Amino acid sequence: MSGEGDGRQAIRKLAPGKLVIASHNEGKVREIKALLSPFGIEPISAGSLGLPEPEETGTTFVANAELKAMQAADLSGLPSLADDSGLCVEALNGDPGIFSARWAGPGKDFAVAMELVEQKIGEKGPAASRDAHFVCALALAWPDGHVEWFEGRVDGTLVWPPRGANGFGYDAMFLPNGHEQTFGEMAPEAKHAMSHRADAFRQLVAAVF
Ligand SMILES: O=c1nc[nH]c2c1ncn2[C@H]1C[C@H](O)[C@@H](COP(=O)(O)OP(=O)(O)OP(=O)(O)O)O1
Ligand SMILES: [Mg+2]
Repeated sequence: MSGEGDGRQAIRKLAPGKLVIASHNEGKVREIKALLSPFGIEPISAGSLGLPEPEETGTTFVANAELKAMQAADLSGLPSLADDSGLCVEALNGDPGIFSARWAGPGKDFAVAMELVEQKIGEKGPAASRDAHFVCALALAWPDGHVEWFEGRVDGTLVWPPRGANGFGYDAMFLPNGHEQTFGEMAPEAKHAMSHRADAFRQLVAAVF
């Protein structure tokens, strides 16, 4: 990929605060900071720079991540990393998917969003699958317009009622395959070792750092 070499060089030289996290979600910003800290990168969030929250008009996770990263890079003049992510429920044909944030309504109430997911699975009948996966698309946009993207995934099942107060979003109802604690119950480090975001980060780090 042309320009990749420039990106690698440039990211190593980043001074603190010279990478923008193009997200207005505090839970995500916290996780992305934790995932970047081993690399000595101290990013600054779009919110703290006063950047606006763009309308997510894309029809895929990657398209929305690109749109958020490119807007932040354009407005800040700094390399910008965006995350577009969501919960895909098999019985609901992949919903809420890219609409995961929007299912929580203007008040961003995920107790309501989780109730809605549970209700809609219930409407499919008692035999409905409770399988689900999280997707995380990361887009890294450079001020020259160059963009790189990566997509991660983690598979699991949905529990009801929700369990645990760690994490954010739909974490309390997501039980990753092979584990006994939901993302809401496990320590942040445990989630960072196996999440969709961690999977996408591994690819980003391999390609860019
Ligand atoms: O690890 C996760 N654990 C639980 N829930 C999660 C996770 N990752 C994404 N999710 C859900 C909630 C979130 O609100 C939505 C993403 O929607 P998404 O548009 O990408 O993010 P957002 O609007 O919350 O913030 P922003 O666009 O400013 O980055 O999917
Ligand atoms: Mg959003």
